[in-house]
Amino acid sequence: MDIKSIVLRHVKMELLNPFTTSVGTEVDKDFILVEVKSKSGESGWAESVSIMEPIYNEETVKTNWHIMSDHLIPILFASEIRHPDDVSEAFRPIRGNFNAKAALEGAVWDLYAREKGISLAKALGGVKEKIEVGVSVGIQESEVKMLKQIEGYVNEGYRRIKVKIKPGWDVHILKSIRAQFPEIQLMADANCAYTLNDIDHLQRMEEFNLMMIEQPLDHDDIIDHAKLQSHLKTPICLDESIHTFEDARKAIELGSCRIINLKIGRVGGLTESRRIHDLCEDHNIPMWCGGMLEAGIGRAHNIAITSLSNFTLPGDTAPSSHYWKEDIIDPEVTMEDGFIFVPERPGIGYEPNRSKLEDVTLYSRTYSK
Ligand SMILES: O=C(O)CCC(=O)c1ccccc1C(=O)O
Ligand SMILES: [Mg+2]
Repeated sequence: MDIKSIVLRHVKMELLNPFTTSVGTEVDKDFILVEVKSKSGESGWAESVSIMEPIYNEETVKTNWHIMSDHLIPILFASEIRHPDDVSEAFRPIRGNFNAKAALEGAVWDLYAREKGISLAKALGGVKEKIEVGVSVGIQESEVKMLKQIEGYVNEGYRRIKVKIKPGWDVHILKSIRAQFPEIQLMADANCAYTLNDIDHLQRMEEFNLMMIEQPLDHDDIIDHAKLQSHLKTPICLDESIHTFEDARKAIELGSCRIINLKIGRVGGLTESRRIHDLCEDHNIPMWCGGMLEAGIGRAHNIAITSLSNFTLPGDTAPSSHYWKEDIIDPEVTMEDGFIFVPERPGIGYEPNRSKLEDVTLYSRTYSK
């Protein structure tokens, strides 16, 4: 692959609705968009999932910009890249910074697929024509408002509802959701809001027939989660705690979870995502693709990875119109009957709209080899 230059853009887009979790509220979405240009004239694209505050993980838009500019891009320019798998190998000496690595690696994957004339899904070994879609419901001002929202989502066709929970916004809201929607596929995401002192409290959620409880304990823990899982019939799903293939292997071995939420950015890219996918498939650990409120390009990457066979549960991959008045890709991501069709067009299968991109770019910088 002949990489000629890389463009980083700091993009800012307004979310249609603020999104609240146990750790904070996101109103706008700031992110870095990566464009990797090759001598052939083709471009590959990816988004970093980092936000402005280090509250989901330790990375931010600014740390990403620094790590990409000062470390990862020089490594990429100095390495011979025959296949996108070579990118994560080249980045191996740099510790952590997985969102930053994933954004550059993802853009190289898109470029690779486009140059081959195949879809990214196909390049990754995807097998599904369409993927099942769920929706993540943030913490609301009132229970009534939340129930109204869920009713709307159920009518739109979403195939599972995930609600954010935290102490004080958990058992009672799950109870009222179940009273109104006894049959829906329902799960809860705590974003690390509990400790092992809450075992009794978490056991009170067992009666609501949840598909899983996502990341109840600390962001880097797999030991206490194993202890908690032994006290819960409801499967634990890990999100924040799984950064690498090795984390996934150890979590499975310890029994820290029975389901894994995969986020491409969190694990450093598509190559690592594929390794984790294969590991989970071998160990009968179902997976689904998480979301980080991505704009269209990041969303397209999520759709591509979800086309792999072991993504057997609906993901947080809602369509563009759930997040944005206007997305930055053509066509936008749409949902039909609770499914998104995996595009067969080359690369991510959606074209970045350069004029819309101009409108939302705060600044950009081009790096040339
Ligand atoms: O992309 C979405 O629809 C929201 C997914 C979501 O719940 C989320 C969004 C931002 C940060 C963390 C999480 C999470 O899954 O924990
Ligand atoms: Mg989560």
